[in-house]
Amino acid sequence: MDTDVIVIGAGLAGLQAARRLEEEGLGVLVLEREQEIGGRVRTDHIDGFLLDRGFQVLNPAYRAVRDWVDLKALGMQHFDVGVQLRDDTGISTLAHPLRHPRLIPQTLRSGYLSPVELFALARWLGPTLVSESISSRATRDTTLTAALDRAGITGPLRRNVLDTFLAGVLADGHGTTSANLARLLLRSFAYGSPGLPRGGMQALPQQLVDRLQRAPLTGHAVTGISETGEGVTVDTDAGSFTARYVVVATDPVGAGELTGVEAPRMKGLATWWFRTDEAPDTGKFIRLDATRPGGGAAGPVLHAAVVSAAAPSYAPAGQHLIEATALLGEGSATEAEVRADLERIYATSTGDWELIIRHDVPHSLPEQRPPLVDRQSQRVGEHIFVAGDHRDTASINGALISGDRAARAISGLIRA
Ligand SMILES: Cc1cc2nc3c(=O)[nH]c(=O)nc-3n(C[C@H](O)[C@H](O)[C@H](O)COP(=O)(O)OP(=O)(O)OC[C@H]3O[C@@H](n4cnc5c(N)ncnc54)[C@H](O)[C@@H]3O)c2cc1C
Repeated sequence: MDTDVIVIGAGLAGLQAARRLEEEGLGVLVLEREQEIGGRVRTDHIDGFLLDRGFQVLNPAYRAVRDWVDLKALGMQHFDVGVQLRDDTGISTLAHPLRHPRLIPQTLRSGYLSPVELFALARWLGPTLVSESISSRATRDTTLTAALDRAGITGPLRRNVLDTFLAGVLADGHGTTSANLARLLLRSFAYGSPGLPRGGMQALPQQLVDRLQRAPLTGHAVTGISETGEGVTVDTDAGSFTARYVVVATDPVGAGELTGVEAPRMKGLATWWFRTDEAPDTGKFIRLDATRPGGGAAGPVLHAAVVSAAAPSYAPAGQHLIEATALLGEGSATEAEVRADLERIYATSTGDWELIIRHDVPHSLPEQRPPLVDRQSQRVGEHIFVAGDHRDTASINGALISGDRAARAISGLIRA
């Protein structure tokens, strides 16, 4: 055998699996198809700007992040917790009352907090705020839309805030995702201040790599796996490797191709990154559009942010970085549509804003419809395990947890 365990894929799931296996004293070889590690958490460096491959944030409230990531070393730069809305009356701010107590009067004046809707929201979300497991293990799950309707969350808070915000977080414009997953993600926003590492989001997987004894072999695409009597043979485009076990921590579609497990449908997001010398003064809030008659975003942009206001390391001194994110898939938005949205959202011309790059990520998140099964079985063969966000929750947290879970299972088998 070349090693104890081969891990296929150097995304968050594969890297956490490798780290746990090494900690358990096992030999590990990570094979990564791309030249760089990180999978869906990658950062481009262009002209002094840090441009994540699709805007995403790291939430310190995620259990896996709390337990396994050195946030201090990442130099987190935080967004304000809440949202700003562009609506017919101007700009409204909805800030987390405990994190931004000075903004409580502004939040109350926003007109979005009717006692009836707030009470309904508290009843719906309350159990998940008290305990993570109540939501994730609930047997009764339904779609987000059905759950919000049933809970009576049907006013402006839903139409102008929750629907648009969650469409961006879940990459789902129809509310068909598991309501339990949505509640888990809202819980993480209630307890954490999301932010960005000083070195860009890719600093997160890089931190995991830096702690490995053996660096991943990059540029090695795995083309097939076959089980032998006492282990597995893994074929790559540059030869074969043998091990006692394999963790297939590729993206969900790749896992389907290599192991035959059913691959979920993937949902896409597109992020436009603009540079400008003069940025709108929004503070560190993410901004949503709520100008459609009847509520919600009038155009394709689900959220926008002056990223460099929250994360100064993302832009060179004297310049600013703005993101705008839309769904990908159902008739992709054009730059002209995105600029029109941004002009409305920020009430300013974008004529001087230069598009640096547009990131289209068709396979951003696996679809997770109800009922949410957040601890899906991982052993798909005598010596083959599957890990990744599609085996847990579609998130950074889920990817890390699934990698760790597969590694613990294998180490238990080897020790038995
Ligand atoms: C635009 C965008 C926004 C997001 N926003 C957030 C957010 O705000 N918060 C959050 O929690 N999550 C967010 N996510 C989701 C999060 O990034 C993912 O859930 C997580 O990174 C998935 O990690 P993974 O290890 O499961 O898979 P991946 O990151 O997909 O890693 C799989 C790895 O396997 C490699 N691979 C595939 N096939 C092979 C092969 N045959 N041989 C060798 N290697 C192979 C790939 O190259 C890749 O490196 C977002 C994702 C995107 C794309």
